[in-house]
Amino acid sequence: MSHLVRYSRWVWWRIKKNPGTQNREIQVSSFSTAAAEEEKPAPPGPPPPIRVSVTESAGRGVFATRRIGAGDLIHTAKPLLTHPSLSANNAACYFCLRKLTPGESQGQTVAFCGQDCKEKAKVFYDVEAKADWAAFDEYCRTQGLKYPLLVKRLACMVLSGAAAADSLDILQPAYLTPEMVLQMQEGFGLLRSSFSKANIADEQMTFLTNQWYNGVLARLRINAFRIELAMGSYGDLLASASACVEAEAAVGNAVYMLPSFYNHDCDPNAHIVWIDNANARLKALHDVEADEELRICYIDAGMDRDARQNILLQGFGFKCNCLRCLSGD
Ligand SMILES: C[S@@+](CC[C@H](N)C(=O)[O-])C[C@H]1O[C@@H](n2cnc3c(N)ncnc32)[C@H](O)[C@@H]1O
Repeated sequence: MSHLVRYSRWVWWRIKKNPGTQNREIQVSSFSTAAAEEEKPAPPGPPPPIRVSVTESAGRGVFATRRIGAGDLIHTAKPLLTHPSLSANNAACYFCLRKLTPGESQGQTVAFCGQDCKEKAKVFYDVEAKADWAAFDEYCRTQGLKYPLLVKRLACMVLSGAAAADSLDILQPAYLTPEMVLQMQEGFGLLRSSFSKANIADEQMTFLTNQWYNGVLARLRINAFRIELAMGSYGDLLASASACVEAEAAVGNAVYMLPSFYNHDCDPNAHIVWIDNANARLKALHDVEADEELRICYIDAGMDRDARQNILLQGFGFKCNCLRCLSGD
C-alpha cells in the first residue's frame, strides 16, 4: 500500500480491532504524524498531543491531551486522496497539488512536480490512463462537481491495489436526500462505463456499485477539504488575485483521516494550513488547555450569523450551537 494510506492504516487498524469506535477513544500514536514534508520515514517522535473521543453533541471530536500554545503545530497529516480542480489540472501536481510553473506543465494533460510524485502516482495513474475520461470530466465540469473526481481517483486506487474499497468508511457520511441520490446516478454510470470500455474486467469491479459510489460521495461531502495553498511570494499573491477573478483560487480537493474528526466552531481554536502542497498542518490559534476540544472553522468565519448557520445546515447537516452563534454574533 502506498505512503498515502500509511497514516490512515494505523487508525483504521485500531478501529477494526475495537468495534464500536463511535463510543470509544482513539489515542493517536507518533506513527500517525510521520512528518508530512519528509520523504523518508520520520524517526518516532513524541505522540501528537491529541486524542479522538466522543463529544456531548457533535459525534467524535479531537481533544488536546496537554496544554498547547497559540501558534503551535499540533500535527501534520498526509492526504488519503487528492485531486486537482479541473481548472488547475495541469497547473498543479497531479499527485500532491503543488503549484507548477507554466514550464513544468507545458503540453501535458496531467503533470507532476517531480519524479517522486510521478512514481507514487504511477500505480493508480496506470489504471486511470487506460480509460477515456472525456465524458466523466465533462459531466463534472458542466455541473460544477469536484467530488466525483475524488471518487474516480479512489476507484483507480482500489483497482490498482493502492487502497481498500472501504478506506473512507470510518468517516461520517452526510445524509443524502432522494434527489441527491438520483443526481449521482449519472456520475456512477459514466464512471463504470469508462472502466468497462477500457476492458477492466467485471470481477475486478465488484466493489464499484451504486451504493459504494454514493457512500464515498456522502463521506466526501462533509469531510473533503478545498486546498488553497499559503502565499509564498509577491508573484503568488498577484497570480492568486487574478485567479480569483478568472477562475477558482483552490488548487484542488483532498480528504484526510485525522483532520476529518475535527468539529466546527465559528470562533475556532485551531486551523488547518497548506504551505506548498496538500500535506496539511494543524495549528493552534489560541492557547488550548488539556482536555479542551480542538475545533476548526469549516466555512468563512467572516459571514454573519444567519449566513453561517444556513451554510452549516445545508452543507454539513447541523445547527451550529457554538458560543459565538449563541451570543448572536
Ligand atoms: C468533518 S465531521 C467531524 C467529525 C464528526 N463529528 C465525526 O464523528 O466523524 C463533520 C460532522 O460533525 C458534526 N459536527 C461538526 N461540528 C459540529 C458542531 N459544531 N455542532 C454539531 N455537530 C457538529 C456534524 O455532524 C458534521 O456534519
